[in-house]
Amino acid sequence: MQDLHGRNINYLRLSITDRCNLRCRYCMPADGVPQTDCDGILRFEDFLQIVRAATHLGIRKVRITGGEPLVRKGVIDFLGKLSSIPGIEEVALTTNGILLADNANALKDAGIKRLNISLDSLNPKTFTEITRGGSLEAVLKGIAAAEKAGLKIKLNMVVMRGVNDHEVLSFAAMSINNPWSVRYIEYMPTIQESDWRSRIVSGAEILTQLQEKHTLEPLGHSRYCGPAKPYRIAGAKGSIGIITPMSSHFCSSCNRIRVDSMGWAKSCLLSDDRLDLKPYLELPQPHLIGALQQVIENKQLEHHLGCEQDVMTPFSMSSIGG
Ligand SMILES: Nc1nc2c(ncn2[C@@H]2O[C@H](COP(=O)(O)OP(=O)(O)OP(=O)(O)O)[C@@H](O)[C@H]2O)c(=O)[nH]1
Ligand SMILES: C[S@@+](CC[C@H](N)C(=O)[O-])C[C@H]1O[C@@H](n2cnc3c(N)ncnc32)[C@H](O)[C@@H]1O
Ligand code: SF4
Ligand code: SF4
Repeated sequence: MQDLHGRNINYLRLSITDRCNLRCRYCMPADGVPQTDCDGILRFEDFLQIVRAATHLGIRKVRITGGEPLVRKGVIDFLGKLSSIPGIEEVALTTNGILLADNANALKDAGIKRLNISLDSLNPKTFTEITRGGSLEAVLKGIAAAEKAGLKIKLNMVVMRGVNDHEVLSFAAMSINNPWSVRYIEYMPTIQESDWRSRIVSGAEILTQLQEKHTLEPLGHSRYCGPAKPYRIAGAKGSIGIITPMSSHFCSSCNRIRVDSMGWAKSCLLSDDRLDLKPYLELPQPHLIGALQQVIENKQLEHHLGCEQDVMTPFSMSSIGG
């Protein structure tokens, strides 16, 4: 359905857990985030109920995220059920890749065709520093297993000045010989670190770096496409995308709403507005459809993160899933 600003909302992101096996510096504060006790977390059956209701409002694509979705027990079975809901045309997953090597085939069998994998450095030491302890080797094995299983791969790199911005070209090189989409993401100051302004590398700067070395061909947007501006290096097998939530936000073409692992529905990633769906799970389906409709209708026009009008409470992306 359309929101009050005429945007067609067809994409739902579900954060199925706030737990994670990494502690990325841009996502969580150093001392981590308080974890929800298990009683507060929606059951998989609740998520399925929400998705069934959302299809009545025109939701056609669902992305599963977290925390780290692959740490939640039973996720593969859940994905299989999700893929078979009438009206859902695409189910995708965003993962840090740590547990991917053991799960890639099962994900394919459960109906997943596309995976977005977070990867912020190709240097083992830098990778471990950014993720506060993660193993680059495990993620690279996961990517290889996903490729072997026939999954379509997008790599997400959050570019941070003085941390990994010198690796922009090494990441681009991966798109030349592999049929992957390598995406550069501007750092969003959601945890409001004191030095956040100096960390942001704008999409324009990234593009300049890329164009100094390569000829980039702009590509068209695909169906249910996300926020990335896509390009291809001339002759490459894969593509490149630049996601610019800070320097040039894409709110006017936003097509998504979100539900977190506690059942809070959010019409905008970067707003404090939210609606508790839990009470509606106890009622007949039209009530839940009505609640989701309200969420879509109340969707704000654009975000104010980092602007003078920014009044948003700091939060960890691991709770809502990015
Ligand atoms: N500001 C903003 N950032 C978003 C939004 N959706 C995704 N992002 C950011 O974009 C980056 C990539 O997100 P992904 O989970 O890979 O999903 P996506 O790129 O939207 O997904 P597809 O286009 O379906 O592949 C993450 O850093 C997200 O936080 C959005 O609606 N608003
Ligand atoms: C919150 S994670 C959840 C899924 C999974 N754990 C992962 O890392 O892919 C989803 C996406 O949000 C991105 N993200 C988290 N914090 C961010 C920030 N401050 N700015 C930009 N992107 C961020 C991550 O890089 C990742 O691609
Ligand atoms: S939720 Fe994703 S981005 Fe956040 S700490 Fe975990 S792996 Fe990193
Ligand atoms: S910030 Fe909000 S309105 Fe803008 S693209 Fe993201 S979710 Fe949509």
